[in-house]
Amino acid sequence: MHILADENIPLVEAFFASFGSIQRQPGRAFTAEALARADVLLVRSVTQVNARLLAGSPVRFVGTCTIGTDHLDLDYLADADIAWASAPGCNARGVVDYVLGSLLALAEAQGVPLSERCYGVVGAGQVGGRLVEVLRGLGWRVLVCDPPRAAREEGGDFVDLPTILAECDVISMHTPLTGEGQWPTRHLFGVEQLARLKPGAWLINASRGEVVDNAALLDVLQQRPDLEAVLDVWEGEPQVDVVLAQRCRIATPHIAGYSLEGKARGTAQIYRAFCEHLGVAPTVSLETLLPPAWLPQLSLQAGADLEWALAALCRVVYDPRRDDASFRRSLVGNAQARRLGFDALRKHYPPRREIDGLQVRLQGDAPELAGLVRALGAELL
Ligand SMILES: NC(=O)c1ccc[n+]([C@@H]2O[C@H](COP(=O)([O-])OP(=O)(O)OC[C@H]3O[C@@H](n4cnc5c(N)ncnc54)[C@H](O)[C@@H]3O)[C@@H](O)[C@H]2O)c1
Ligand SMILES: O=C(O)[C@H](O)[C@H](O)COP(=O)(O)O
Repeated sequence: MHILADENIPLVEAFFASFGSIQRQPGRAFTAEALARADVLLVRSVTQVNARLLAGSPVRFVGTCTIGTDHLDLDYLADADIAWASAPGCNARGVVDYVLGSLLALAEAQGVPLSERCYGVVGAGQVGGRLVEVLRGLGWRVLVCDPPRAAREEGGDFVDLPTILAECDVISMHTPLTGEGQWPTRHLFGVEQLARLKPGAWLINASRGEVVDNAALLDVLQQRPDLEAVLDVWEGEPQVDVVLAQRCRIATPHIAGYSLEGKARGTAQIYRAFCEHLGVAPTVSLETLLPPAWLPQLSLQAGADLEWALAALCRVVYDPRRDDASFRRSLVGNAQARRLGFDALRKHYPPRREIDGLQVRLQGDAPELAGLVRALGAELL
């Protein structure tokens, strides 16, 4: 068996070596020669998997080590009888950590207490669902818009998009990218929706770039200095509108989910799906392959200010301002240099752990701090 894999998928050799030979190539440029002898194709979100890529190849299984599947032509895969798998939820925690870090950066820049804002989460699946849990755990007011779930779950606590726009000071988007069906999301945030953002609203998009009309967003941001935006994903990435990026409070090259665990889980999930496809039992486990936890054990004293403690706990693990700074430094040169810069930042992304890996000891009677630690998913010692 021959396995062709994107060079940026970690641990492929550790999980897949026993199945056959492995060849690595850049996911944006798999060669026809490599595809012509591949039985298995392992991709990330940068590879468009369709008839153009696969027709005539022997590929029988496609695994995407990502949550999103919008880069797969699922109709074609079904017609061509090619099995496929994705990795639901693998890097959801990383995105939650990214949103928390972005909120802290926005609050600091604006001098606004986070607990006084109303939050709107649009799309409450693997990522949005976890985010809602954390934000509500912190005691904050959160409205949720997810029409497909609202239609399925009788009596669910959901609102519509106009309500989110009218009531929320912070809106975070976590829908899949879809162009069809009852609830398409391409340009879900277009001219009309953006015009209805509340005064001083913050908009966060770490889903897919096309969920927000980027030209319309730039227009509204240029007209309204009160608005703030955080973008991890971009229409047409790796090409990014530099003016839009410069206007964002946080701008990053599609790395929100790039925790070390998140990427590794993606490979592990595809490995297990492939074993199931073959009808064999998995023999390799992720736990033996992850580097040891290297986050510090922390100690907080009763009486510590809650917003200070929140920032301290989150930022000791991850602060997206670091990624924002390196992305801004890359926004120079011509269009091709910037595209290469976008991909280079992702390829050489520094190791990052997840906030729920923290262990925290509390000194004294501190029920509110305990609630905060629990809301973050960290362990109370
Ligand atoms: N930036 C990153 O690094 C990164 C990492 C992980 C996932 N993502 C992206 O984040 C998005 C969410 O991922 P997920 O794993 O939570 O997906 P998911 O499929 O688990 O959840 C998506 C939710 O959106 C809801 N939804 C669908 N259409 C909607 C609409 N029109 N309005 C409101 N809600 C709608 C669905 O019902 C579902 O509950 C995807 O686009 C994924 O590709 C990005
Ligand atoms: O959908 C996802 O899981 C993420 O957006 C994805 O992991 C982004 O990283 P990429 O696959 O582009 O490296």
